[in-house]
Amino acid sequence: MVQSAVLGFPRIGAFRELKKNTESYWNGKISADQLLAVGKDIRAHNWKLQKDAGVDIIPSNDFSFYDQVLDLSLLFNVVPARYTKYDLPALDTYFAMARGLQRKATESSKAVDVPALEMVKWFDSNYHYVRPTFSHSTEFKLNGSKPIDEYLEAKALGIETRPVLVGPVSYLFLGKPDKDSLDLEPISLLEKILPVYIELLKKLAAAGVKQVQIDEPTLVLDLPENVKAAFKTAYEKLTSTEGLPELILTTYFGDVTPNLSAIEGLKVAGFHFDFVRAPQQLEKVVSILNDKQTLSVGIVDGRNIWKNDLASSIKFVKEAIAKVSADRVIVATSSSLLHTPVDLTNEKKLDAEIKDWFSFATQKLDEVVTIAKAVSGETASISEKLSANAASIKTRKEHAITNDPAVQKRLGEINDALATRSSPFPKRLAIQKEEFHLPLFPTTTIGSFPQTKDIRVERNKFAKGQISEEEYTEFIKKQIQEVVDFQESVGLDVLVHGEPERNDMVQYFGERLKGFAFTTNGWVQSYGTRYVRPPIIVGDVSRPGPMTVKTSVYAQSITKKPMKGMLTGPVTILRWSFPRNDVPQKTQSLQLGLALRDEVQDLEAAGIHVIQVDEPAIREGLPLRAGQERTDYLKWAAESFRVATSGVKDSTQIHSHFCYSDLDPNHIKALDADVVSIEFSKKDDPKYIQEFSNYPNHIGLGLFDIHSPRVPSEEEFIARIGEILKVYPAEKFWCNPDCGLKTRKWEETKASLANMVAAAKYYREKYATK
Ligand SMILES: CN1c2c(nc(N)[nH]c2=O)NC[C@@H]1CNc1ccc(C(=O)N[C@@H](CCC(=O)N[C@@H](CCC(=O)N[C@@H](CCC(=O)O)C(=O)O)C(=O)O)C(=O)O)cc1
Ligand SMILES: N[C@@H](CCS)C(=O)O
Ligand SMILES: [Zn+2]
Repeated sequence: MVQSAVLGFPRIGAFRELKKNTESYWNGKISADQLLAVGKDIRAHNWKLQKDAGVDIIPSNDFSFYDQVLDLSLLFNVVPARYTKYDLPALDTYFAMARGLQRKATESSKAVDVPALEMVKWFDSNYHYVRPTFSHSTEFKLNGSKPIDEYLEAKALGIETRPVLVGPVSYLFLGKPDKDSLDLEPISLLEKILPVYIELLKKLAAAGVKQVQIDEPTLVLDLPENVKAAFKTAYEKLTSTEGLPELILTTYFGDVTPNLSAIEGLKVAGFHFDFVRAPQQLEKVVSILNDKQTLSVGIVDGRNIWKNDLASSIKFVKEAIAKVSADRVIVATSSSLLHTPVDLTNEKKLDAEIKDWFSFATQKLDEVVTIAKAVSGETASISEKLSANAASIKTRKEHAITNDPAVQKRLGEINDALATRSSPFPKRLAIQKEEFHLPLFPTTTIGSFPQTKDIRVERNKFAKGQISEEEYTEFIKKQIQEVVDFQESVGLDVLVHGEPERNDMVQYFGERLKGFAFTTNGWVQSYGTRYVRPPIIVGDVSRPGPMTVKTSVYAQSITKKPMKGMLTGPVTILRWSFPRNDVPQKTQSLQLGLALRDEVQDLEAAGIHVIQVDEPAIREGLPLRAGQERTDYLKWAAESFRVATSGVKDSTQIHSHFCYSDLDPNHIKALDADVVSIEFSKKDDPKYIQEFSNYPNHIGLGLFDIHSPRVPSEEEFIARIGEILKVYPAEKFWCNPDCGLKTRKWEETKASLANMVAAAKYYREKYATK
């Protein structure tokens, strides 16, 4: 019998139980023990769900209160001294690393003031991990027992699990040196970290663990030679040490074959490969297996919500079986299911026909089990499922929504002229200087202001029909007025309306564009306690009517300062939605570009002369490896943005914004935005600042971390700007936060922005006298 396996299950709870309770803990409303109990309940629920679905290999240690990479940092004592010096309880040190901590002294405790660690994209997904930060003084040691505890917890429930660990090479490679150790290359720490992995694996074995899923997703990246070599060093040690569990070396999100030599010959018990992303790698990866090693076939998509085409998956797994043998093949999810919503059955508002095309994490459990049964010859028990699945796949292929001739005609008419601004940047800049008369070091924000409980409750009432559209619109206008008043009073130069009308910067547009479906409970973790409900692109996309014009026009009408129109860009809408898998991403992105072009032009015509089109996902969409696919992506991603933004006059200033990735300035040049703002406050390496100093257009390097409640002082802003100005030309420099302020409270927002504006004024005066 071929076994089924799941690589990880969403840990947020079907109704966001983890978010609600973690935030309650942060707000002092529940105790640490109560929060820990919630975690325990979620884990038990998830394990039982998988057991009941008939999954053979169920993961443990896939749960996390914030992030699985951060869990490992705490477990291995990769905790910079600035977090340990306060002697906080372990859970609070953990959250301080994740989101910073600023607390006044009380009678019983001393003051705490520590910023968060850096947070970055997890490969090409919208999940973010907390970057391990190493220094010369890092002393690896086992600092806890989370994986062992969670394994035993499942065992006590009668459920045998396979613990998941991020492997040593990926863990180090995904990290960075701390600011006091910039010469340190994390991979050089391999020999030091391996004994701790061995100690942990021994303890897992002692607890009864037979096999561990060891994740090495960096194998799908272009790797330097020393990192490639590290796999042999690491796994020869981990497979030759007595008394350790078997290891399944697990890769996902791409093709491993360019790095095959790095893992060939390793004596692990087996390998997992992502055949949803890279089916073409089958032949080559099979060639490195010895005659005992297992092949875990990732065939149920952990990154999208489309119902699995069971017939085609069964065919694929049978090919794998023909190359290996049934007893050595496992049918698995392609990656962890963390990136998919929890349960489709909680969606009551989706059109029934379209809903039938989807499969969320819970439904995917049944898919792996069904494929495993089918390839084991158990066809009788599943024949009805197979025919229903085939019917659903066929209906989707033939549905009218997937083909809109008007959209396709317009797509065919895109040409270079349509996607190019009338004049080059220097000419536009001169015209815009006359238009806006902005000071040196202009200050602005990225768009959103605090999404308060009041706003969410009011939107919820409106969605449920408890208040009228007029009442909701009045409420939103009042919010905008407050945001504008504040920005004027604090002295910001280019204002925003604050985005109070938006549930999310992507979902909001998905809900207003034709060709999308959206969910009620389809939450997916983006980072920590922040989740998103990615809309689903089900067909050709177009804009039935203006989406933001009334709001922006209102906001501009109440101030004399320039008001930025605020849109989400085509690539970001695509990447943060669940895209179609029946047409290329390029097609979907250009369709979105056209829809947004109409919006940009309507905004301009309505008197909005600064328009920001956010593209924070542009870097994460970059194919993970260099090559033709990457070159093509950069071309169509930039083209989509330019299709959206090039239809305006030279005097209209186009802004864009990027965050949470290691951005290469060369990748954004082709967008030809007049001003870009990027998340930057955690970038300590002067080399990185240098790279951006050559960026030709204007740029705001983010000056404070918006994920942290911590408020930087005016002096801190002055010092940071001073550092940047050592290498960065003042005339291009905008002052802004790292990203939108929606997750912050008002008091933090007001204080941080006041300090930022004061620092900008300090430099304005300093430079005026130069
Ligand atoms: C900028 N980022 C974004 C990313 N991806 C996106 N799709 N959007 C982004 O903004 N990726 C990179 C970065 C960082 N990532 C995130 C992701 C998510 C958030 C965030 O703040 N999420 C909110 C949820 C936002 C939302 O959809 N809100 C809705 C529903 C609110 C709600 O919970 N309503 C309650 C009722 C009201 C109440 O009682 O409170 C309910 O339904 O029960 C809305 O506002 O209408 C989050 O809280 O997780 C930030 C950055
Ligand atoms: N305009 C958005 C961009 C986030 S990436 C915001 O401010 O929230
Ligand atoms: Zn951002």
